[in-house]
Amino acid sequence: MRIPVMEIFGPTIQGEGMVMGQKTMFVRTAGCDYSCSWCDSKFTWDGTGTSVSKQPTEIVEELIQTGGKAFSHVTISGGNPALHKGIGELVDLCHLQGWKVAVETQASLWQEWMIEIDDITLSPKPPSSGMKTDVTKLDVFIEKLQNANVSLKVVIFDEIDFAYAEKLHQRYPAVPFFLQTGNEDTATTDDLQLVTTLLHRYEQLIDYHIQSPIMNDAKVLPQLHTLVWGNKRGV
Ligand SMILES: C[S@@+](CC[C@H](N)C(=O)[O-])C[C@H]1O[C@@H](n2cnc3c(N)ncnc32)[C@H](O)[C@@H]1O
Ligand SMILES: Nc1nc2[nH]cc(C(=O)O)c2c(=O)[nH]1
Ligand code: SF4
Ligand SMILES: [Mg+2]
Repeated sequence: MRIPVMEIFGPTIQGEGMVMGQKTMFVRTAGCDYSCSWCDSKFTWDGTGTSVSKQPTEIVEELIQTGGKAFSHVTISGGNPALHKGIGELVDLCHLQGWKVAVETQASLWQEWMIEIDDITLSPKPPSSGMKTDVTKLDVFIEKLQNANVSLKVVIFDEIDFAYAEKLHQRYPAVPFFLQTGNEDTATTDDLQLVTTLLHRYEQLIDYHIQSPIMNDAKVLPQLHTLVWGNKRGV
């Protein structure tokens, strides 16, 4: 089953969440059922980007062509990869190659192939995104993935977002929880200014984290790739 692919790139490092620093290839799929105000990958769903429909076998070939032998991990992101049933076949093919597979999703749509993912990051969206979380849906995800290597990652822009994250962490105390700095200027090419702003926001997020008795077991991280490469695409 074909998958609409926006970009295939790497090897690079996973810049976010529970496997930060892991060398990985990326497969970015097209389309999203959300439209977050601050989405840093809007080109996957706002009509400004072009996707190519590919068979899972073609994607594996392209991964090998692009990354050679210098990788053993593939991250599937988007958009929302959960829109595409064909990813199940891609995951199986990656596993046959001996690669581990990670997925990034907002946990709005379930697919059975999620059970097979080695590192699955659920990233429910805080109020600043303009999206609303259906926690009963999230409950089902957490239940179905209870034996998987799953984590929750919430992007924080303000105190209201932080309070939202606290509620979620209290609801799922056993799930590794990551707070992530929000990037408010996803278009600038002024890397020096961007890094300064992002580090300030990270410091602010650390302050919230430190003061919260609810977040004692959560981890607070920046987006490492934006600190290294700014808003550049394909890294
Ligand atoms: C582009 S999304 C694609 C996967 C999926 N749609 C999701 O949101 O989880 C990948 C990750 O980037 C995060 N993200 C998107 N825009 C961001 C921004 N402006 N600042 C920080 N993180 C952002 C999302 O919250 C998500 O965790
Ligand atoms: N290096 C790097 N790490 C990432 N982690 C999550 C990403 C994403 O856009 O989903 C991403 C990305 O685009 N690049
Ligand atoms: S859910 Fe993810 S890809 Fe979709 S709009 Fe939000 S951040 Fe962007
Ligand atoms: Mg990104």
